Amino acid sequence: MPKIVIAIDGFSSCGKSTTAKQVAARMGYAYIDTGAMYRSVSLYFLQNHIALTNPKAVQDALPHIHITFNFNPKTGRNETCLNGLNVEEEIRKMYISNIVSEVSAIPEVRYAMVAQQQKLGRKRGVVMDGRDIGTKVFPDAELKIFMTADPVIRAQRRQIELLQKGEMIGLDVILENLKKRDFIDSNRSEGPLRKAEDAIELDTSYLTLDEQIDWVIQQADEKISKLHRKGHFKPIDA
Ligand SMILES: Nc1ncnc2c1ncn2[C@@H]1O[C@H](COP(=O)(O)OP(=O)(O)OP(=O)(O)O)[C@@H](O)[C@H]1O
Ligand SMILES: Nc1ccn([C@@H]2O[C@H](COP(=O)(O)O)[C@@H](O)[C@H]2O)c(=O)n1
Repeated sequence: MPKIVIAIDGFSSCGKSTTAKQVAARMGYAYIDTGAMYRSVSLYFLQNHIALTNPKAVQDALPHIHITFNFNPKTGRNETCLNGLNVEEEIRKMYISNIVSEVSAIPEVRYAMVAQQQKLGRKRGVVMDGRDIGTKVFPDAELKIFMTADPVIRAQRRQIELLQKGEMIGLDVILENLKKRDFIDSNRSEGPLRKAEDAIELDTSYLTLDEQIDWVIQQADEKISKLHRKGHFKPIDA
């Protein structure tokens, strides 16, 4: 069966990555978490004392940052590695969330990450989630979803997740971080968070995880059938 690109963009903590991961697994597609890439760059900048206000330091650092997604047999998942070290847990911590939007707003950082993301999805058969996938990374994605959810519900979900990982953070602190990130992400000059004109909006506030996963898969199935009918896919042996 020919494969498509599924782009899932939207605000922070709407359920993009949890949904994208499951959709990819069920469809036999690759899953690319582009937020993890910006988080990894943030971790590298912190660890190496790269000043975000120093364009030369940022530019010089970028070629030294190698991000890969490696399969971890213990968890059964692909996990983010920064220069060969597994950083999957570290990059989800609050201190990274607090700086990642400033890092991802730097145009040079975006040019480097977008180029890598386009390479990762060039064979199609990917579900990619982020902020600019349907507008910048894959403007030709066959299926574009734009996720939203009530900010308080998003913060509550994130708080539960952090608690399960041993980080106890107040709801107001999390809510503030989500709002700040959404603001910076939506207002930067390069690759701002926007709903692509041809994206379908999905509000996950009152959906269960299974409902939102099933909904995306249904949209994908419909899109693939439609493309088939229109003859967009070449025969397998062509
Ligand atoms: N429908 C849902 N019901 C309950 N919890 C949900 C639902 N969707 C997602 N979650 C939970 O909300 C949290 C945030 O989800 P997720 O990390 O997928 O969001 P995201 O949009 O990828 O966020 P970010 O962009 O900030 O990485 C996770 O703990 C996830 O398990
Ligand atoms: N395509 C993307 C993806 C992410 N970002 C930035 O990274 C931050 C963290 O992303 P999460 O999905 O892990 O929360 C996010 O707030 C954005 O600043 C991006 O710019 N473009």
